[in-house]
Amino acid sequence: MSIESSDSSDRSSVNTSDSELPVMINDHLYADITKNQPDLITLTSYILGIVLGIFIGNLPNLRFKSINFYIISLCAFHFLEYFITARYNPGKVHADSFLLFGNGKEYIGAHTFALMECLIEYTIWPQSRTTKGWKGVVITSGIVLTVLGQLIRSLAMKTAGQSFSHILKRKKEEDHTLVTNGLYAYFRHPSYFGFFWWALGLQMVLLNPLSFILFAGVLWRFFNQRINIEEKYLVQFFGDDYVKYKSNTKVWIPFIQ
Ligand SMILES: C[S@@+](CC[C@H](N)C(=O)[O-])C[C@H]1O[C@@H](n2cnc3c(N)ncnc32)[C@H](O)[C@@H]1O
Repeated sequence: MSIESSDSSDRSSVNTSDSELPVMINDHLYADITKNQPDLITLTSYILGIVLGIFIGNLPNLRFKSINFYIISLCAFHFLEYFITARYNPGKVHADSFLLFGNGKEYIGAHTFALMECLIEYTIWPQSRTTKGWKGVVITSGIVLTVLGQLIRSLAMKTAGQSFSHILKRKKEEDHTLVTNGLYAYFRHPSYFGFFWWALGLQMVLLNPLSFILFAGVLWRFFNQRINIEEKYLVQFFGDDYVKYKSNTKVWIPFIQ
């Protein structure tokens, strides 16, 4: 279930020439329009906004509102991935920054599975999705995890700025500096931490036992492998500075050192 590619292709070279993109004008870096086709970007944002509006709009009419919260969170997540990149890292923004295109069948399959689990169990046994008692506590905890996970993910992307890239970098670029401030002082991989708990929080909101286990296993494996590879390159790029940073910080995803 890949949310972020580890493709080594380079989409992010920043230059200041007038004839190539992205371009710097009056000290402001503008995104490469050839990778951010306005029709595709506006249409994607419009559709995300409409779906979000529909699911917010019919919240008052429903007894079990968790599916609405799930879809609203998905729309907000994909919008924010593009928006935060465009705002704080315009040299690397790309239509793929929505993390909607080319995410793989596994990503779509996992969310479809989660929604189906909830709908099927609710249809067969409506009481399984009550919001009373301990189930209410699980749903509330899930909402808190989802919101905090999203905030941590977005804040990490803002803090890392031009050092953040959805594509794992295998070559050091000129504008890539080691980030150790803000959330990075407390978490070694805050955007992965945020995404991990955001996704598990959503399964708690749906009261989905199977999907919770599925998401926890698949995401843990994905981030464990990803962090291992990412850190090998970060040691190559920043040497002892990264080794020292690593020894002073934790990932805070269970069982990932
Ligand atoms: C999707 S970003 C994720 C960043 C970080 N792993 C996180 O979870 O917040 C991946 C890119 O961030 C870069 N990166 C990761 N940690 C970094 C740090 N502390 N300082 C600078 N670059 C970092 C890696 O080189 C990689 O190309």
